[in-house]
Amino acid sequence: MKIALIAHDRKKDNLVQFAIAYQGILMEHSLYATGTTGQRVMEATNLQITRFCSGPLGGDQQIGAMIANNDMDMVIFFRDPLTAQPHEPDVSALIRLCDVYQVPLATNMGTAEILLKGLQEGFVDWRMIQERRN
Ligand SMILES: O=C(CO)COP(=O)(O)O
Repeated sequence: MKIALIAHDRKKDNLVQFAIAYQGILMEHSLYATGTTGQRVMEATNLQITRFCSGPLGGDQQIGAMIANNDMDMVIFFRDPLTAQPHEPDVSALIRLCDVYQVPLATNMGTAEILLKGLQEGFVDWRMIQERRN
């Protein structure tokens, strides 16, 4: 499965802790991340991550493009709901595309834990039988 990891600045520590705790599950999958998030997670874990641009420089849109190509299976995006982001339209667009393409999306750690445990139990296997467009 292809999993995207993204966190706004005030949530990056949370995502790093999450990635450490769930490294065993995450390492079985192909991981993608926005630039700084991916850097932080790779520094703290042994995970290999394909990094895109930083979010404000287009990273959310790059991950959105994968979703639009039906080429992303899960998005873990620890948003900061208390801080305005200069690229808020990109954030909204990414979340919208998850809904358009039925991609499981967690925007906080509580939901992310459930998604990864569900992934491990096979609850996301339906993604693999969907026709990929590329
Ligand atoms: O801004 C982001 C998501 O909207 C995250 O980008 P970085 O991982 O580069 O900080």
